[in-house]
Amino acid sequence: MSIQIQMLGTGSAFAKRYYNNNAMISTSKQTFLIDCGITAPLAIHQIEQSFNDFEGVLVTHLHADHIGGLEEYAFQMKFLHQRRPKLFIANTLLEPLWEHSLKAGMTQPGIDCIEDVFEVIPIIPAQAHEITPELKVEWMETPHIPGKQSYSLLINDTFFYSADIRFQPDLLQSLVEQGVHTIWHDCQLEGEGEVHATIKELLTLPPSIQSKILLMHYGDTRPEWDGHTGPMPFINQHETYSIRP
Ligand SMILES: Nc1ccn([C@@H]2O[C@@H]3COP(=O)(O)O[C@H]3[C@H]2O)c(=O)n1
Ligand SMILES: [Zn+2]
Ligand SMILES: [Zn+2]
Repeated sequence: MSIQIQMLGTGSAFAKRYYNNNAMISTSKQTFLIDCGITAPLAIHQIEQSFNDFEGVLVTHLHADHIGGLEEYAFQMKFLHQRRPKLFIANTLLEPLWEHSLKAGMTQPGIDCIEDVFEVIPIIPAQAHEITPELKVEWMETPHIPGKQSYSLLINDTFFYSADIRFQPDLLQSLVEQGVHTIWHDCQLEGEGEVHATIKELLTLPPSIQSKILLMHYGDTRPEWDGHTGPMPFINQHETYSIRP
């Protein structure tokens, strides 16, 4: 059974056309969110799904376009569905997520800590974790904002889903050498790549790597870039992609 992945949104943090870059990843039995940003609750509603359709969420890092929807997710699950969804998060990000993001809005009688609303599965980075028998994920620390931890996801050893990541040609080369056949990469269309890889940078990669890359987390000017990204296609919001083993 192949893994299916569908983006709730494919936009950058400031994009308005494409929603936040958040995904739904499905095995034969369960669906998980990858990140849950500010626009995730509306995006889920618009495709006539519910937070209750998901087993849990895999978190890459703590920017609001990746975690800004977690408060609503947790409240909806507690008050509408009476269930704690699974929260897979690097152990280094757990305390900051609660203390610096969720605590102010969520503390109330019956909610004193993050475990009151999520079934927390702390992840040790750089180790493979069996999320389900069909889904093995390694959280790989990758550079984004200096001094802030961020984790890309290596899925079933062959599919790399970048969190937000600066241009890392050596990492991409070594992933391909290790057998990664598909790379979903965030990108920045205009300007310098301070915290994301730019299209200009990605176009300097060898063709053997570019041919494995699909682009996500892009700005609202995407239509101007169609046909200007070499062999790297843009991933489309809502389209279902099968990830081969
Ligand atoms: N040095 C920085 C830091 C952040 N940013 C923008 O803020 C956004 C936060 O979410 P993101 O998706 O990581 O994208 C970041 C940049 O757009 C930026 O443009 N320059
Ligand atoms: Zn982002
Ligand atoms: Zn980010």
